[in-house]
Amino acid sequence: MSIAVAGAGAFGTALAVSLAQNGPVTLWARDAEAVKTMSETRQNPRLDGVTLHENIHVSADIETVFAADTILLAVPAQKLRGFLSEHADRLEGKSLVSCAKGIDASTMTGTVTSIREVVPESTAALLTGPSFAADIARNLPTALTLACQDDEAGALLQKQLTTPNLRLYRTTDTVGAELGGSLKNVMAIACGACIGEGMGDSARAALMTRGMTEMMRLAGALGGRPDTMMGLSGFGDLVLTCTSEQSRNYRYGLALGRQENFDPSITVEGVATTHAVAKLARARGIDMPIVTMLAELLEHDVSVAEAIQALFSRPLKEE
Ligand SMILES: NC(=O)C1=CN([C@@H]2O[C@H](COP(=O)(O)OP(=O)(O)OC[C@H]3O[C@@H](n4cnc5c(N)ncnc54)[C@H](O)[C@@H]3O)[C@@H](O)[C@H]2O)C=CC1
Ligand SMILES: O=C(CO)COP(=O)(O)O
Repeated sequence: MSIAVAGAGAFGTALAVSLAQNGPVTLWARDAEAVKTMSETRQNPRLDGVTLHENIHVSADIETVFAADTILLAVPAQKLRGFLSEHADRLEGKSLVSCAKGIDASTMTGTVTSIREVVPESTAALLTGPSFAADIARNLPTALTLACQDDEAGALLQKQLTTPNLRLYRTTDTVGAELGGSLKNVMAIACGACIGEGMGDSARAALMTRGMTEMMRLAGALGGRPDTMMGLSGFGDLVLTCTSEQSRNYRYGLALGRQENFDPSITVEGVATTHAVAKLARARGIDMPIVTMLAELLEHDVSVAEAIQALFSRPLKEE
Protein backbone atom coordinates (compact mmCIF):
# COMPACT_ATOMS: atom_id res chain seq x y z
CA MET A 1 0.00 0.00 0.00
CA SER A 2 1.71 3.18 -1.17
CA ILE A 3 1.41 6.55 0.54
CA ALA A 4 1.47 10.11 -0.81
CA VAL A 5 1.18 13.35 1.12
CA ALA A 6 -0.47 16.19 -0.81
CA GLY A 7 0.72 19.53 0.54
CA ALA A 8 4.30 20.16 1.65
CA GLY A 9 3.70 22.72 4.35
CA ALA A 10 4.90 22.17 7.91
CA PHE A 11 2.44 19.38 8.73
CA GLY A 12 2.56 17.46 5.43
CA THR A 13 6.34 17.47 5.53
CA ALA A 14 6.45 16.39 9.18
CA LEU A 15 4.10 13.47 8.49
CA ALA A 16 6.21 12.42 5.50
CA VAL A 17 9.35 12.51 7.68
CA SER A 18 7.72 10.24 10.25
CA LEU A 19 6.15 7.86 7.72
CA ALA A 20 9.46 7.56 5.86
CA GLN A 21 10.69 5.48 8.81
CA ASN A 22 8.34 2.74 7.53
CA GLY A 23 9.12 2.95 3.79
CA PRO A 24 8.84 5.14 0.68
CA VAL A 25 6.58 8.22 0.76
CA THR A 26 5.75 10.73 -1.94
CA LEU A 27 5.57 14.36 -0.81
CA TRP A 28 3.77 16.53 -3.35
CA ALA A 29 3.80 20.34 -3.50
CA ARG A 30 2.20 22.53 -6.15
CA ASP A 31 5.17 24.91 -6.27
CA ALA A 32 7.83 23.44 -8.62
CA GLU A 33 10.48 25.90 -7.42
CA ALA A 34 9.94 24.88 -3.77
CA VAL A 35 10.13 21.21 -4.79
CA LYS A 36 13.42 21.79 -6.58
CA THR A 37 14.88 23.46 -3.49
CA MET A 38 13.60 20.72 -1.17
CA SER A 39 14.98 17.98 -3.43
CA GLU A 40 18.40 19.64 -3.59
CA THR A 41 18.77 20.73 0.05
CA ARG A 42 16.64 17.96 1.66
CA GLN A 43 15.22 20.72 3.89
CA ASN A 44 11.87 22.52 4.08
CA PRO A 45 12.16 26.15 5.24
CA ARG A 46 8.90 25.65 7.23
CA LEU A 47 10.61 23.01 9.40
CA ASP A 48 13.85 24.44 10.73
CA GLY A 49 16.71 22.00 11.14
CA VAL A 50 14.81 18.91 9.90
CA THR A 51 16.42 16.76 7.19
CA LEU A 52 14.15 14.99 4.74
CA HIS A 53 14.59 11.21 5.02
CA GLU A 54 15.98 9.48 1.93
CA ASN A 55 12.70 7.53 1.61
CA ILE A 56 10.87 10.78 0.78
CA HIS A 57 10.36 11.48 -2.91
CA VAL A 58 9.49 15.16 -3.32
CA SER A 59 7.54 15.96 -6.47
CA ALA A 60 5.51 18.72 -8.14
CA ASP A 61 3.91 16.20 -10.50
CA ILE A 62 0.33 15.56 -9.34
CA GLU A 63 0.39 12.15 -11.09
CA THR A 64 2.68 10.92 -8.30
CA VAL A 65 -0.20 11.55 -5.87
CA PHE A 66 -2.70 9.60 -7.96
CA ALA A 67 -0.25 6.66 -8.09
CA ALA A 68 -0.64 6.11 -4.32
CA ASP A 69 -3.37 4.06 -2.60
CA THR A 70 -3.47 6.23 0.52
CA ILE A 71 -3.35 10.00 0.15
CA LEU A 72 -2.83 12.29 3.13
CA LEU A 73 -4.41 15.68 2.43
CA ALA A 74 -2.26 18.25 4.23
CA VAL A 75 -3.52 21.47 2.66
CA PRO A 76 -5.32 24.14 4.75
CA ALA A 77 -9.00 23.42 5.47
CA GLN A 78 -10.23 26.34 3.37
CA LYS A 79 -8.35 24.96 0.34
CA LEU A 80 -9.25 21.30 0.73
CA ARG A 81 -12.62 21.32 -1.02
CA GLY A 82 -11.13 23.11 -4.04
CA PHE A 83 -8.31 20.55 -4.23
CA LEU A 84 -10.80 17.66 -4.04
CA SER A 85 -13.09 19.19 -6.68
CA GLU A 86 -10.20 19.83 -9.07
CA HIS A 87 -9.02 16.20 -8.91
CA ALA A 88 -12.22 14.34 -7.97
CA ASP A 89 -12.12 11.85 -10.89
CA ARG A 90 -8.55 10.82 -10.14
CA LEU A 91 -9.14 10.45 -6.41
CA GLU A 92 -11.91 7.83 -6.75
CA GLY A 93 -11.11 4.50 -5.13
CA LYS A 94 -8.40 5.99 -2.90
CA SER A 95 -8.18 6.21 0.87
CA LEU A 96 -8.25 9.96 1.46
CA VAL A 97 -7.05 11.05 4.89
CA SER A 98 -7.67 14.68 5.77
CA CYS A 99 -4.96 16.17 7.97
CA ALA A 100 -6.58 19.61 8.09
CA LYS A 101 -8.34 21.20 11.05
CA GLY A 102 -11.17 23.50 10.14
CA ILE A 103 -14.72 23.98 8.89
CA ASP A 104 -15.10 25.01 5.26
CA ALA A 105 -16.49 28.55 5.41
CA SER A 106 -18.46 28.33 2.15
CA THR A 107 -20.29 25.06 2.87
CA MET A 108 -19.92 24.90 6.66
CA THR A 109 -18.78 21.29 6.45
CA GLY A 110 -15.88 19.54 8.15
CA THR A 111 -13.12 18.03 6.06
CA VAL A 112 -14.29 14.38 6.18
CA THR A 113 -17.76 15.51 5.16
CA SER A 114 -16.19 17.42 2.26
CA ILE A 115 -14.31 14.33 1.10
CA ARG A 116 -17.48 12.26 1.30
CA GLU A 117 -19.49 14.83 -0.65
CA VAL A 118 -16.93 15.62 -3.35
CA VAL A 119 -15.38 12.15 -3.83
CA PRO A 120 -18.11 9.73 -2.70
CA GLU A 121 -16.31 6.75 -4.25
CA SER A 122 -13.43 6.96 -1.81
CA THR A 123 -12.66 5.96 1.78
CA ALA A 124 -12.83 9.18 3.79
CA ALA A 125 -10.75 9.47 6.96
CA LEU A 126 -9.17 12.03 9.25
CA LEU A 127 -5.88 12.22 11.13
CA THR A 128 -6.14 14.65 14.03
CA GLY A 129 -5.06 15.27 17.61
CA PRO A 130 -2.38 17.07 19.62
CA SER A 131 0.72 17.30 17.45
CA PHE A 132 2.98 20.13 16.45
CA ALA A 133 4.66 19.53 13.10
CA ALA A 134 8.05 20.41 14.62
CA ASP A 135 7.61 17.68 17.28
CA ILE A 136 6.57 14.99 14.78
CA ALA A 137 9.42 15.88 12.42
CA ARG A 138 11.92 15.51 15.27
CA ASN A 139 10.47 12.05 15.92
CA LEU A 140 9.16 13.01 19.35
CA PRO A 141 6.42 10.71 20.71
CA THR A 142 2.96 11.80 19.56
CA ALA A 143 -0.50 10.21 19.89
CA LEU A 144 -3.18 10.94 17.31
CA THR A 145 -6.71 9.90 16.38
CA LEU A 146 -7.49 8.18 13.09
CA ALA A 147 -11.20 8.65 12.39
CA CYS A 148 -13.01 6.62 9.74
CA GLN A 149 -16.70 5.65 9.60
CA ASP A 150 -15.78 2.30 8.06
CA ASP A 151 -14.01 0.63 10.99
CA GLU A 152 -12.37 -2.08 8.87
CA ALA A 153 -10.83 0.51 6.56
CA GLY A 154 -9.95 2.61 9.62
CA ALA A 155 -8.07 -0.31 11.18
CA LEU A 156 -6.01 -0.75 7.99
CA LEU A 157 -5.17 2.95 7.91
CA GLN A 158 -4.34 2.92 11.61
CA LYS A 159 -1.78 0.20 10.98
CA GLN A 160 -0.41 1.79 7.82
CA LEU A 161 0.07 5.25 9.35
CA THR A 162 1.48 4.21 12.72
CA THR A 163 5.22 4.85 12.97
CA PRO A 164 7.80 4.43 15.75
CA ASN A 165 6.92 7.91 17.07
CA LEU A 166 3.27 8.20 15.96
CA ARG A 167 0.81 6.14 18.00
CA LEU A 168 -2.66 6.13 16.44
CA TYR A 169 -5.94 5.49 18.23
CA ARG A 170 -9.05 4.77 16.16
CA THR A 171 -12.65 6.01 16.18
CA THR A 172 -15.62 5.81 13.82
CA ASP A 173 -16.91 9.20 15.01
CA THR A 174 -15.64 11.35 12.18
CA VAL A 175 -18.07 14.18 13.03
CA GLY A 176 -16.81 14.46 16.62
CA ALA A 177 -13.16 14.15 15.59
CA GLU A 178 -13.36 16.80 12.86
CA LEU A 179 -15.21 19.20 15.18
CA GLY A 180 -12.66 18.70 17.98
CA GLY A 181 -9.71 19.62 15.75
CA SER A 182 -11.57 22.58 14.28
CA LEU A 183 -13.00 24.03 17.48
CA LYS A 184 -9.80 23.78 19.52
CA ASN A 185 -8.29 26.34 17.12
CA VAL A 186 -11.17 28.71 17.86
CA MET A 187 -10.69 28.27 21.61
CA ALA A 188 -6.92 28.77 21.22
CA ILE A 189 -7.49 32.18 19.63
CA ALA A 190 -9.86 33.10 22.47
CA CYS A 191 -7.34 31.92 25.10
CA GLY A 192 -4.47 33.74 23.40
CA ALA A 193 -6.51 36.96 23.35
CA CYS A 194 -7.35 36.49 27.03
CA ILE A 195 -3.69 36.03 28.02
CA GLY A 196 -2.50 38.77 25.64
CA GLU A 197 -4.94 41.22 27.23
CA GLY A 198 -3.61 40.29 30.69
CA MET A 199 -6.75 38.53 31.98
CA GLY A 200 -4.71 35.78 33.64
CA ASP A 201 -4.44 31.99 33.75
CA SER A 202 -7.67 31.50 35.73
CA ALA A 203 -9.67 33.20 33.00
CA ARG A 204 -7.97 30.98 30.42
CA ALA A 205 -8.91 27.85 32.38
CA ALA A 206 -12.52 29.05 32.46
CA LEU A 207 -12.49 29.67 28.70
CA MET A 208 -11.01 26.23 28.00
CA THR A 209 -13.56 24.47 30.20
CA ARG A 210 -16.60 26.35 28.97
CA GLY A 211 -15.19 26.09 25.45
CA MET A 212 -15.15 22.33 25.88
CA THR A 213 -18.85 22.47 26.84
CA GLU A 214 -19.58 24.32 23.59
CA MET A 215 -17.57 21.74 21.63
CA MET A 216 -19.56 18.87 23.17
CA ARG A 217 -22.83 20.67 22.55
CA LEU A 218 -22.03 21.20 18.87
CA ALA A 219 -20.83 17.62 18.39
CA GLY A 220 -24.09 16.30 19.84
CA ALA A 221 -26.21 18.65 17.72
CA LEU A 222 -24.44 17.67 14.49
CA GLY A 223 -24.68 13.90 15.00
CA GLY A 224 -21.28 13.29 16.59
CA ARG A 225 -20.60 11.78 20.01
CA PRO A 226 -20.03 14.41 22.71
CA ASP A 227 -17.64 12.05 24.54
CA THR A 228 -15.29 12.08 21.53
CA MET A 229 -14.36 15.54 22.83
CA MET A 230 -12.79 13.90 25.88
CA GLY A 231 -10.18 12.21 23.66
CA LEU A 232 -7.08 13.25 21.76
CA SER A 233 -9.01 15.06 19.02
CA GLY A 234 -10.83 17.22 21.59
CA PHE A 235 -9.40 17.57 25.08
CA GLY A 236 -5.87 16.59 24.02
CA ASP A 237 -5.61 19.15 21.26
CA LEU A 238 -7.50 21.80 23.23
CA VAL A 239 -4.96 21.59 26.07
CA LEU A 240 -1.97 21.66 23.72
CA THR A 241 -3.16 24.49 21.52
CA CYS A 242 -4.55 26.75 24.25
CA THR A 243 -1.36 26.63 26.33
CA SER A 244 1.58 26.55 23.93
CA GLU A 245 3.18 29.41 22.07
CA GLN A 246 4.13 26.90 19.39
CA SER A 247 0.51 27.19 18.26
CA ARG A 248 -0.15 29.69 15.50
CA ASN A 249 -3.78 30.07 16.56
CA TYR A 250 -2.76 30.82 20.15
CA ARG A 251 -0.08 33.30 18.99
CA TYR A 252 -2.64 34.98 16.74
CA GLY A 253 -4.89 35.41 19.80
CA LEU A 254 -1.97 36.75 21.86
CA ALA A 255 -1.33 39.39 19.18
CA LEU A 256 -5.01 40.29 19.18
CA GLY A 257 -5.00 40.76 22.96
CA ARG A 258 -1.82 42.82 22.83
CA GLN A 259 -3.10 44.83 19.86
CA GLU A 260 -0.09 43.79 17.80
CA ASN A 261 0.04 42.93 14.11
CA PHE A 262 0.27 39.29 12.98
CA ASP A 263 1.97 38.07 9.79
CA PRO A 264 -0.97 37.41 7.41
CA SER A 265 1.00 34.75 5.48
CA ILE A 266 0.89 32.39 8.50
CA THR A 267 -1.81 29.70 8.41
CA VAL A 268 -4.34 30.41 11.21
CA GLU A 269 -7.21 27.98 10.65
CA GLY A 270 -9.29 29.21 13.58
CA VAL A 271 -10.27 32.56 12.04
CA ALA A 272 -12.40 31.24 9.15
CA THR A 273 -13.67 28.42 11.36
CA THR A 274 -14.85 30.87 14.04
CA HIS A 275 -17.04 32.65 11.49
CA ALA A 276 -18.30 29.36 10.02
CA VAL A 277 -19.19 27.91 13.43
CA ALA A 278 -20.81 31.14 14.66
CA LYS A 279 -23.01 31.09 11.54
CA LEU A 280 -23.80 27.40 11.99
CA ALA A 281 -24.67 27.88 15.67
CA ARG A 282 -26.96 30.80 14.83
CA ALA A 283 -28.69 28.88 12.04
CA ARG A 284 -29.23 25.80 14.23
CA GLY A 285 -30.06 27.65 17.44
CA ILE A 286 -27.10 26.14 19.34
CA ASP A 287 -25.89 28.14 22.34
CA MET A 288 -22.19 28.89 21.73
CA PRO A 289 -21.42 32.15 23.54
CA ILE A 290 -17.60 31.96 23.35
CA VAL A 291 -17.58 31.25 19.62
CA THR A 292 -20.17 33.97 19.00
CA MET A 293 -18.25 36.52 21.05
CA LEU A 294 -14.97 35.65 19.34
CA ALA A 295 -16.59 36.14 15.93
CA GLU A 296 -17.60 39.66 17.03
CA LEU A 297 -14.09 40.30 18.37
CA LEU A 298 -12.52 39.22 15.07
CA GLU A 299 -14.89 41.60 13.26
CA HIS A 300 -13.62 44.37 15.60
CA ASP A 301 -17.19 44.91 16.85
CA VAL A 302 -16.04 44.47 20.48
CA SER A 303 -12.73 44.66 22.37
CA VAL A 304 -11.26 41.72 24.35
CA ALA A 305 -12.29 43.37 27.63
CA GLU A 306 -15.85 43.94 26.35
CA ALA A 307 -16.04 40.33 25.12
CA ILE A 308 -15.02 38.94 28.53
CA GLN A 309 -17.39 41.36 30.28
CA ALA A 310 -20.28 40.24 28.02
CA LEU A 311 -19.54 36.56 28.79
CA PHE A 312 -19.49 37.32 32.52
CA SER A 313 -22.79 39.22 32.35
CA ARG A 314 -24.76 36.26 31.04
CA PRO A 315 -27.53 34.95 33.29
CA LEU A 316 -26.25 32.65 36.05
CA LYS A 317 -26.92 28.94 35.40
CA GLU A 318 -26.08 25.41 36.47
CA GLU A 319 -22.77 24.05 35.25
N1 LIG B 1 1.65 22.76 11.61
C1 LIG B 1 1.17 21.96 12.56
O1 LIG B 1 1.77 21.82 13.64
C2 LIG B 1 -0.10 21.21 12.34
C3 LIG B 1 -0.97 21.51 11.30
N2 LIG B 1 -2.14 20.83 11.15
C4 LIG B 1 -3.09 21.18 10.10
O2 LIG B 1 -2.49 20.93 8.83
C5 LIG B 1 -3.07 21.79 7.87
C6 LIG B 1 -1.95 22.42 7.07
O3 LIG B 1 -1.20 23.21 7.97
P1 LIG B 1 0.36 23.45 7.82
O4 LIG B 1 1.02 22.42 7.01
O5 LIG B 1 0.90 23.68 9.17
O6 LIG B 1 0.32 24.85 7.04
P2 LIG B 1 1.47 25.54 6.20
O7 LIG B 1 1.06 26.96 6.08
O8 LIG B 1 2.81 25.23 6.75
O9 LIG B 1 1.38 24.83 4.78
C7 LIG B 1 0.24 24.80 3.99
C8 LIG B 1 0.69 24.24 2.64
O10 LIG B 1 -0.46 24.04 1.83
C9 LIG B 1 -0.13 24.47 0.52
N3 LIG B 1 -1.38 24.80 -0.17
C10 LIG B 1 -2.21 25.83 0.10
N4 LIG B 1 -3.24 25.80 -0.77
C11 LIG B 1 -3.04 24.73 -1.58
C12 LIG B 1 -3.75 24.19 -2.67
N5 LIG B 1 -4.89 24.74 -3.10
N6 LIG B 1 -3.25 23.10 -3.28
C13 LIG B 1 -2.11 22.55 -2.85
N7 LIG B 1 -1.37 23.01 -1.81
C14 LIG B 1 -1.85 24.10 -1.20
C15 LIG B 1 0.79 25.65 0.73
O11 LIG B 1 1.56 25.90 -0.43
C16 LIG B 1 1.63 25.19 1.90
O12 LIG B 1 2.74 24.45 1.46
C17 LIG B 1 -3.92 22.82 8.65
O13 LIG B 1 -5.27 22.47 8.56
C18 LIG B 1 -3.43 22.65 10.08
O14 LIG B 1 -4.44 22.94 11.04
C19 LIG B 1 -2.48 19.82 11.99
C20 LIG B 1 -1.65 19.46 13.02
C21 LIG B 1 -0.40 20.13 13.27
O1 LIG C 1 -3.02 21.59 15.36
C1 LIG C 1 -1.99 21.89 15.90
C2 LIG C 1 -1.50 21.16 17.09
O2 LIG C 1 -2.21 19.99 17.31
C3 LIG C 1 -1.22 23.05 15.42
O3 LIG C 1 -1.80 24.19 15.91
P1 LIG C 1 -1.66 25.58 15.16
O4 LIG C 1 -2.29 25.42 13.79
O5 LIG C 1 -2.39 26.55 16.02
O6 LIG C 1 -0.20 25.89 15.06
